Amino acid sequence: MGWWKSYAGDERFSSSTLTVLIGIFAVLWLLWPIKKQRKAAVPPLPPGPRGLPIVGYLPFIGTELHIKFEQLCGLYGPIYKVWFANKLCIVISSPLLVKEVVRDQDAVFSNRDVNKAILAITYGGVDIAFSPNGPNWKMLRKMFVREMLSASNLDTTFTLRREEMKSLAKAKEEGKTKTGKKDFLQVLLEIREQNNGAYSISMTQLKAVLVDIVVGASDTITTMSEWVMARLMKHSETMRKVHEELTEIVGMDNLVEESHLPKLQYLDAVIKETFRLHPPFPFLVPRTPSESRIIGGYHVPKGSSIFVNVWAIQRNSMYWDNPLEFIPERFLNDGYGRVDYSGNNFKYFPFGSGRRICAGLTLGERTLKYILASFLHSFEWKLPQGSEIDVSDTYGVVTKKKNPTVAIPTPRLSKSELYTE
Ligand code: HEM
Repeated sequence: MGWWKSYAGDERFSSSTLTVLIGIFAVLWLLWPIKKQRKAAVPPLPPGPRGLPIVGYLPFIGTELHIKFEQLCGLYGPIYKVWFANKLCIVISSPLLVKEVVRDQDAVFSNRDVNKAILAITYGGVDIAFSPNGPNWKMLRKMFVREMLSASNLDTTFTLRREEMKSLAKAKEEGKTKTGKKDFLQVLLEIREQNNGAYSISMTQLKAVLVDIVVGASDTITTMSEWVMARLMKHSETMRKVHEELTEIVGMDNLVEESHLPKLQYLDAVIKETFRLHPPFPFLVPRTPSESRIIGGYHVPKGSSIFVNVWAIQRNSMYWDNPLEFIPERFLNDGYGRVDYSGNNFKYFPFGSGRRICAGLTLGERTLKYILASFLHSFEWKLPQGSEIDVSDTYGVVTKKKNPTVAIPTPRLSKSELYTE
């Protein structure tokens, strides 16, 4: 108290200090209700599990993120938050809220959440998948979808796919792949050389787009081929129906051509049902809002990471009957409304939705169906004696089978030349 007495004795100090203090109190007193009102106007963050200081919820997520996120959805509802260290992640798991993010507020939620590893792989994020929603992304995407993956380009590149498919079915001599058709690299180089104003791309952008094609196409298509084969070997009656359809549409003395694909409706339903249970990207490719928004009545801050939980939605009994059962027939009638890969049905969107929907959808869908139809038409598939199909999965860049499928093919077609020509 000695210090106070010495100051209080100073008359100049006591009167001026008092005036200042009273002023501060008066301002705070006046501002307090306004602050309270403003606070009330900003809704709270979504609910979510408590984590530890600094690391947040990281120590508790384990390795199977898709299963953990589905469990948390059961506890906290269709929108919740999880802190991974200082990164705020918002997980969305209902069709209604997905629509808000990818349709109603699509422009704000169409940026990707990029980290240093992604920047390194994608030449600084100049590719299609990780470019911010802006002119560079628009130009690359337009070039990719309209020029490279146009219907006519896909038709002309079929010869390349057929060569590859044949080479899988028989021992192929080296150097036989010259078909005279342009592959995607040649198409890209041509577009770059033309430099006609509509698409002006640098060599770095060209390399980044090639990375998108390799990453986007290879793991997704191979993983899905394995899932479909595994499901068919587990469900022998479904396999029988697929073979029956192939026999009828393609015939036992022909190989599958892409022109057969639109007629293979049952196989189509089998593939759709497999995508429902095993979407390769369980949370799509995470997005980040360019400004703070309200979703489902909660505050979703700018820069947070948005996980759209397609895996949980496609397995939820609120939206699907017997959701964990493999029933391709559900896609043959319209009981679930129109269900395709266009991303317009927010109960089913394995290729994503909105303006950032998969840019390689047409190629992915067509190639996957062609590979599967060819494998299934050309061979009978049997499991090695004593083994069983296990359909558990494991989380990764792409969600794969936990244990690989081993199957033994035996030729099925009537003419042996079909395997050797
Ligand atoms: C089984 C096949 C495939 C599946 C299931 C798949 C799935 C997806 C998903 C879920 C997204 C994120 C969509 C979103 O955020 O809404 C995506 C984006 C993308 N995919 Fe695919 N994909 C497949 C095949 C392909 C293929 C064959 C290519 C290229 C040839 C490709 C290229 C891309 C690109 C470039 C993007 C980024 C689009 C953008 O950000 O604008 N994908 N894909």
